Amino acid sequence: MKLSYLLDGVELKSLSNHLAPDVNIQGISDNSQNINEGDLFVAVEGFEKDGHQYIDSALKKGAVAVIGEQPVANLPVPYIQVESSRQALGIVAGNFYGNPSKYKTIIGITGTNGKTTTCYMLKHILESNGKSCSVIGTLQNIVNGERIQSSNTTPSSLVLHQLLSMSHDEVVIMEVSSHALTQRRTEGIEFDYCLFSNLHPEHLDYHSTMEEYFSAKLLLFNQLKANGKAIVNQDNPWGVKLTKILRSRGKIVCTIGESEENHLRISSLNSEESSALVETDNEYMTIHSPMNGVHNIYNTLMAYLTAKLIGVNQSDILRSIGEFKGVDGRFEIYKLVNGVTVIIDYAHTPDAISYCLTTAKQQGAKKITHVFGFRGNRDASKRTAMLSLTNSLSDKYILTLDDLNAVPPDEMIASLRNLHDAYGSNNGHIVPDRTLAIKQAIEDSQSGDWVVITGKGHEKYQQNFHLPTDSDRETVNFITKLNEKD
Ligand SMILES: CC(=O)N[C@H]1[C@@H](OP(=O)(O)OP(=O)(O)OC[C@H]2O[C@@H](n3ccc(=O)[nH]c3=O)[C@H](O)[C@@H]2O)O[C@H](CO)[C@@H](O)[C@@H]1O[C@H](C)C(=O)N[C@@H](C)C(=O)N[C@H](CCC(=O)O)C(=O)O
Ligand SMILES: Nc1ncnc2c1ncn2[C@@H]1O[C@H](COP(=O)(O)OP(=O)(O)OP(=O)(O)O)[C@@H](O)[C@H]1O
Repeated sequence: MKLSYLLDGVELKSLSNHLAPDVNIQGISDNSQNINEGDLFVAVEGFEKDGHQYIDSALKKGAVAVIGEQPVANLPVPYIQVESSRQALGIVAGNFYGNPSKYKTIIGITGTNGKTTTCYMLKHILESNGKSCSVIGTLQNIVNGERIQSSNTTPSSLVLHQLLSMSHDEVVIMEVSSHALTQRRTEGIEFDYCLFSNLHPEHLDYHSTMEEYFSAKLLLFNQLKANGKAIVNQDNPWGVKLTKILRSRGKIVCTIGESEENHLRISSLNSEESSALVETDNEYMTIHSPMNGVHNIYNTLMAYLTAKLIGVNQSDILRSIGEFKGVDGRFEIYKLVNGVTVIIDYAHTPDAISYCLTTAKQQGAKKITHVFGFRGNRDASKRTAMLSLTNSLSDKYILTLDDLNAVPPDEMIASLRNLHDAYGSNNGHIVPDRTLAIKQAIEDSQSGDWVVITGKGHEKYQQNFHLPTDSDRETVNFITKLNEKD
């Protein structure tokens, strides 16, 4: 493909004398290590490394053109200086793969919590009604029915455009993180529907304020197709703000929420039954969430409204929602033979923890033991709120290790101790080994009690613990079998 063709739409700052617009490009990479003969190298200034330092290495591997932000002289190949390498990468990748998003139904889901759950509910509804779906998100990517491991919630623009071009599915649903939006990983992608679930304090180590975090989320909605629709949960002040901004920009916005003006108006919520009485098109109906909890009712309503707008009829949506089997690591329920209920959930923000513990109470838990920890090297500002919430919503808590992310174990245990001393209570204690913490919580519980384990959800452990298990699910199964033998 000609370089001049790939550059269509890129904001150029300068072109080196060597620019031969006819140079043929075989492939594109922003990683010098992946460059092959005939490729275009895009030098990105990253958080860890500066891609401009690897231009020589890319040339040695056969790069025939380079895009970058810094002034670079005397390269033996065309050098294209641009305002933003990350933006240019998205545009050239889109051009290289034929801008596949133009020809598909593309759905982007953003928000602090609920992206994965809503994504899988919607996939299920659409597939049950004859529409094939690709999924790009935290758990994995699924394209043409094939599972591909994902390392980011939203992959780089290069990978995104490649996945979209590989997909023969009618619809692509992708989770879009705020990191991806500020890093322009979705550059060159046009969306038919953009969903906003909610916004709560999270990632404030990356975005320094909530306003900044919100502005990052807002970027997604600039990428709606001309007739594209925003679907916004308004039972959240940031959702109300988003709707106002989008409408002032002339966008089509469909909303859910409790107040009159919403398209899908929540008339009442039944938390014990995880259902909502809603009004839409002057008609009342009850929608049951297939997963427990008020938070999952909201996820269900977002999926419902999106499927409706896509054209699936109401009774088919309701039938398929009823058949949904749940999402790995999201309010996953284990009923043990001794009458104890264990929940594994990916909650790692205060609001998510609050929803989980409240749901356990509403579902009839006699006593709740909450097992959780904090991720190393991640937003520490939410830790006190997480601890205060467990203090008020659980009967007992056990602080334990979550992913250390290179923080020494002793340092994390000392942090747990400090937090426990400052904000904890007599109802809590620390068991650093996660598997032993879970074992203790289960063995100290009796019929009717619930053990709620949060933080890791579907994920594998990063470090080895005392029991020979690799995830919370394996640990629960291991302990259950152990206890059955006794
Ligand atoms: C901090 C951060 O977000 N980093 C992301 C960013 O990496 P980066 O561009 O800063 O990479 P870098 O290592 O500094 O390298 C800079 C450039 O030099 C190049 N290079 C480097 C070495 C070399 O030998 N040759 C070479 O060319 C690299 O290929 C790169 O182009 O761009 C990469 C490509 O898009 C991302 O994979 C990477 O995500 C890292 C792995 C990450 O963990 N990010 C997390 C924070 C994240 O994005 N999380 C969100 C979900 C958050 C949530 O909701 O929980 C997500 O979407 O996953
Ligand atoms: N709508 C919601 N509102 C608040 N909390 C929610 C909601 N949906 C799910 N949660 C909580 O957040 C956790 C993560 O849910 P989910 O994976 O669906 O969200 P996500 O946005 O994809 O999260 P992440 O970006 O961390 O992967 C759940 O395990 C649950 O505790």
